[in-house]
Amino acid sequence: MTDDSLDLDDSALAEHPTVYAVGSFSGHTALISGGAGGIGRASAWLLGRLGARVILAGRDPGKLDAAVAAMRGRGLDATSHTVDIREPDSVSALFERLDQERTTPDLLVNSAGGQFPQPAIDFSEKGWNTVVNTNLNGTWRMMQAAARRWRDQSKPGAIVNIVVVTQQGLYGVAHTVAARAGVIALSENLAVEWAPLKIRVNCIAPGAIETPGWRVYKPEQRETYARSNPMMRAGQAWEIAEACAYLGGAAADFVTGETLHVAGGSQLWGETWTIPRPGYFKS
Ligand SMILES: CCCCC/C=C/C(=O)SCCNC(=O)CCNC(=O)[C@H](O)C(C)(C)COP(=O)(O)OP(=O)(O)OC[C@H]1O[C@@H](n2cnc3c(N)ncnc32)[C@H](O)[C@@H]1OP(=O)(O)O
Ligand SMILES: NC(=O)C1=CN([C@@H]2O[C@H](COP(=O)(O)OP(=O)(O)OC[C@H]3O[C@@H](n4cnc5c(N)ncnc54)[C@H](OP(=O)(O)O)[C@@H]3O)[C@@H](O)[C@H]2O)C=CC1
Repeated sequence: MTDDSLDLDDSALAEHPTVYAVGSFSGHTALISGGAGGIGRASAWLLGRLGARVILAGRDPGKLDAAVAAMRGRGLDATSHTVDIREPDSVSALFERLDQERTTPDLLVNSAGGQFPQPAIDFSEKGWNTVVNTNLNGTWRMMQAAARRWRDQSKPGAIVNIVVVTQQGLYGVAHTVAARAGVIALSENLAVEWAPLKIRVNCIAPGAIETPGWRVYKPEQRETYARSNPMMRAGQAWEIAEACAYLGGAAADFVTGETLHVAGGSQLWGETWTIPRPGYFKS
């Protein structure tokens, strides 16, 4: 698997079959952080094709512009805004821009995130804080900003947080597992606390999903990912997008506080060593 083969093909995303009905998100607006990345972009394409107005958010304007141009080229209603979810002021500025445009998303998909693989024993203070600040604090900032709009406008809302599988030890990514376990617990709490506001909060825990985000892992590591689940294959971003359309849409109107594993069963079994195995595990 080469680095190039990890790039998602927009023309494939434009035509990939879906189980959902065209128009099932008509009249809905979806804000997708990490929208120019792998899972975020696939979700944006699917929700857009189902009729949603999609707003992609991320740090890199070049990647956002390219993704929006590809979607608009297929007639989808797509726009973008830059945001760094690590920065409270940046998240505030994003939502203030949406307020000025009189746009309130109905659905927030938090797909922005990531980590660098490293043995936990070597994490620096700054590295640990970066990963927790991105994946836990950043996701929380986005959730709170959206929820405040829904509360103030007496509108229902739905949140889908993309996390990771936390049941098995994922060697080399302890920082992200800790942060995502926090997101799952937070989501469960908010599902209760925000139910009176008609806000649903759910998570998707993807298994190993082929995306550009895999570039932080060496090709020889990626080759092992098929063995990280009993289905013995890697997943595709589209498979997460379809779960996103389920949890973010009307089919899941009575679902909140859930974590849906779209992981080929890797929450139950699999070799989940994400950096080269030490001799201890080889014999
Ligand atoms: C079997 C199942 C497998 C599942 C595998 C899961 C895979 C995925 O989740 S892939 C999809 C996610 N995508 C990524 O992870 C992409 C790369 N990650 C990011 O971009 C992250 O947002 C980030 C948290 C790593 C932040 O990156 P960035 O904003 O570029 O970071 P900074 O340059 O600001 O660095 C801040 C700080 O963080 C530490 N650090 C960053 N990279 C590394 C590294 N490669 N090694 C060690 N430490 C790193 C470091 O402390 C940085 O500080 P300084 O270097 O002192 O500036
Ligand atoms: N692919 C996989 O195997 C798995 C992925 N996941 C999780 O799913 C989510 C999506 O991952 P995936 O699509 O694969 O990865 P990508 O790296 O392709 O996408 C992640 C996106 O997040 C954005 N992002 C990162 N940091 C920030 C930030 N501080 N502020 C705003 N945007 C940010 C990046 O955009 P930009 O750099 O432009 O800001 C990037 O487009 C991540 O949380 C990831 O950890 C979980 C399990 C497995």
